[in-house]
Amino acid sequence: MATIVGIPVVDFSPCSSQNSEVSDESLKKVGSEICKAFTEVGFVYITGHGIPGEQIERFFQTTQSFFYLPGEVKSRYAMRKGEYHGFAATETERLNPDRPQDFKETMNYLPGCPIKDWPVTEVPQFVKDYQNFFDTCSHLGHRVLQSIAAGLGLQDIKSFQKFHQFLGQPGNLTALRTLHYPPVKVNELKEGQLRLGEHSDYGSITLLFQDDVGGLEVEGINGEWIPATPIPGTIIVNVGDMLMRMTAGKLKSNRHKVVVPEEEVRRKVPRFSAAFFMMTDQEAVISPLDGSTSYAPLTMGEYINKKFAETY
Ligand SMILES: O=C(O)CCC(=O)C(=O)O
Ligand SMILES: [Fe+2]
Repeated sequence: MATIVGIPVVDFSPCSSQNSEVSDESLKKVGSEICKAFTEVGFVYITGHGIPGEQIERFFQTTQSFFYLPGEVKSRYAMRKGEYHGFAATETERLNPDRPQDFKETMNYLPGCPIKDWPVTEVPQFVKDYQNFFDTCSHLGHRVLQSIAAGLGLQDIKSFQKFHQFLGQPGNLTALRTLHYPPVKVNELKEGQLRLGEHSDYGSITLLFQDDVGGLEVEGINGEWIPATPIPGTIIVNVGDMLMRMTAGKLKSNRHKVVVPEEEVRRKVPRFSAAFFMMTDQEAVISPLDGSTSYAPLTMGEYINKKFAETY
């Protein structure tokens, strides 16, 4: 297992989503490496994941076509109060409630929403590309959850999948979120403002795709910030709060943030990323699988409501 700047790189190819079947042995081998990283930094890069580079590239192109639309067009697709899908403009969300709003804009895709809620007039391939990417991520995400169960030595490799029965349907808020971090001009930022404030992810795991710009940093055990430098061809996988609770804190849901580059030339470059947030089912009660009482029982629904109230 190679390590780059503190976040390990794991070869996922024995469990690639291209393989229709995977052996318990492969799941255990890959899963043990992932779990080792997850007990420390909570983040890994995976290679050999099986998602074709062309599909990722196409998805990022479609995403750029949307974000480069005029602001008044994008705002027609804005996320409405009480809903979880749609567009959020620059400086409307605050992932760290102690900081100014994040200098980023986002689009949250969930399957099954009315077609009029998506920019299909302006970006005709939007729903097809987003839904395909959602399905691809969901397939890989289930594989990763199986490997984690095997890596932890759980008897049932479906231990975590049982909490994701409604993924992609009502009753589960798993989302594909794209992020655009616009160029930053001199003196444009408020005191303490970041591209994305410190936070941990809410669900079970996140699959994160980033371009080559950089700026993502992960908090290490001693409070130091470790850059998650882009590595071409890899996907970042990280632990969310629900997986931490299910594993009684063994797997760590580390805080992370996106900083603005120091150098003027790099601040002028926009950054794009995409996050597939695997959420447990809204009504499923999550508590440590080992029966311990280190984390009180909680549903994803209760937790998301609390987090959204802090963010908007
Ligand atoms: O843009 C990134 O690299 C990180 C995104 C992220 O952490 C999030 O949306 O939760
Ligand atoms: Fe995050």
